[in-house]
Amino acid sequence: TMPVPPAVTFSFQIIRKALTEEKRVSTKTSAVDLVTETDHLVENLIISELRKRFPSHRFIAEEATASGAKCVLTPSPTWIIDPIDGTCNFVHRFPTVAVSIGFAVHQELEFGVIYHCTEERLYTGQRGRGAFCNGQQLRVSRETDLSKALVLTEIGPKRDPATLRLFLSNMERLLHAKAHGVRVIGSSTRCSPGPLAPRASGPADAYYQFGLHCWDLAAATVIIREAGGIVMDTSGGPLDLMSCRVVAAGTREMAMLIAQALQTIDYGRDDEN
Ligand SMILES: O=P(O)(O)O[C@H]1[C@H](O)[C@@H](O)[C@H](O)[C@H](O)[C@@H]1O
Ligand SMILES: [Mg+2]
Ligand SMILES: [Mg+2]
Repeated sequence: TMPVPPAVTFSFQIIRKALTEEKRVSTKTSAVDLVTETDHLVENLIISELRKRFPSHRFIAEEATASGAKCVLTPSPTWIIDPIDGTCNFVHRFPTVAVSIGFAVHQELEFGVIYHCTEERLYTGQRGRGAFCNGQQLRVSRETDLSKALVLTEIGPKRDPATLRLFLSNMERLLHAKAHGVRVIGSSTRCSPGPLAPRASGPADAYYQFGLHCWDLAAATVIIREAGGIVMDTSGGPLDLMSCRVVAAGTREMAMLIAQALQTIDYGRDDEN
């Protein structure tokens, strides 16, 4: 398994402690897109530690992007960081909060680390070397039948009537196809590697979302693929890390069934803001 730098494990402790304390909350792209001091603190800590070790590497990080940094993936070695995934959960002390760090070279994802703070689960995946949770090898669900699937999704930050209608009608389509259930648990990275890996935590068979970002996707994508799963665009084509949309599943059949059921919700692109 991959080594996790001390500053990163220190971040996990900071988040677990901050969970129980009073938080100062502000908003970003919408009234439901939340950020706290801990998001900034943890992001700065992780970046400064990694920058010390790898001075030539580049960084894409959620809160730096929110403060105006460019979000473009170049061929240079790049760390893609979500300091707290599930900030809304964090604010409400709902037990699903994660740190997500992905690493890409030549625009290809090389490895990913996700730590589920509340469950104390460390997920790692490295291209060609498998995916692990607390040292145990991960394997995704092999389910191909949507009518036997538990599906996860997230709402995304837009709440205008047209977006909400599309979101609800996508959910309705999956329920109409008799998916066993559709769950919204408040963290993109919690949705993907954990539940798709039945030996690690409560199993789900698939995940889809419009309105997430490259830092929600980077680490999870490596981990899911290395656990044998599929991560693709909602059109059924190849994943585009900057496209703000995704379908992930244990099998290609399942991912295609979901992609075919979905109507697109346009969230623009991470690299066009
Ligand atoms: O802003 P943070 O890092 O918390 O991440 C959120 C995702 O960005 C959303 O797409 C998603 O809908 C979830 O709200 C997820 O937690
Ligand atoms: Mg975040
Ligand atoms: Mg996130």
